[in-house]
Amino acid sequence: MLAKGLQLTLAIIKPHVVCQPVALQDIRRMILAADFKVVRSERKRLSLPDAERFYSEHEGKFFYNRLTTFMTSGPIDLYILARRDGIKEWRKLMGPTKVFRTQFFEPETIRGKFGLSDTRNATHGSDSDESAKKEIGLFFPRFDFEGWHRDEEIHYRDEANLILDEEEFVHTIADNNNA
Ligand SMILES: Nc1ccn([C@@H]2O[C@H](COP(=O)(O)OP(=O)(O)OP(=O)(O)O)[C@@H](O)[C@H]2O)c(=O)n1
Ligand SMILES: Nc1ncnc2c1ncn2[C@@H]1O[C@H](COP(=O)(O)OP(=O)(O)O)[C@@H](O)[C@H]1O
Ligand SMILES: [Mg+2]
Repeated sequence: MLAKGLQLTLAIIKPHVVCQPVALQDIRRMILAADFKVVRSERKRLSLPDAERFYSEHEGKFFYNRLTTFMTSGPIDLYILARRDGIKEWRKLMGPTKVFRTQFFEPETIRGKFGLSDTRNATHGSDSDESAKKEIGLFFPRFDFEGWHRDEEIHYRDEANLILDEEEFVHTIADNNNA
């Protein structure tokens, strides 16, 4: 990938935030202020098999049951985010997994502000290119990952090419030919 290129990541806003409109709005503002572009946005209620598939790497851990149950307890928001160094930058904005340390050491991060516990830690972010591609494929099966990089990535580099739909929380490419 070019040094200037954007990297995609999958962000999830967990159920205890989605049901709190003020908190959700704050997080959306933090996402935009950190210069992420929102390529796709969807609200969804996960089934238990969805949640178990998504968190399969944690199967057998003591928190697996509570995590999958929690993630199906209400709607979640799924965002495909684009930014230079998107995976690392989104995890930086979220803050570390363990909320009680994070509240103390990184109180200005999303998890520092909106996390309630290690399970209910407000957000998810892919941890590598490989998992971003896999996770995006799981929740946005019709999204063409390679096609986006080939045809659309360049437009998402410059805010001036984009229109933000605040209601749907998604950026689309402006049709400048009709301007
Ligand atoms: N066998 C266990 C049980 C708990 N913990 C840690 O202790 C934290 C607090 O545990 P608990 O009180 O059960 O969590 P809750 O406050 O109920 O919150 P949640 O289930 O949402 O994490 C856990 O999240 C986990 O980080 C742990 O390391 N090992
Ligand atoms: N010790 C823990 N106690 C409770 N829940 C946990 C714990 N570790 C991880 N989790 C939950 O599992 C999710 C996935 O864990 P992990 O991939 O290690 O962290 P991250 O979400 O930061 O990538 C976390 O976001 C959190 O909700
Ligand atoms: Mg993880």
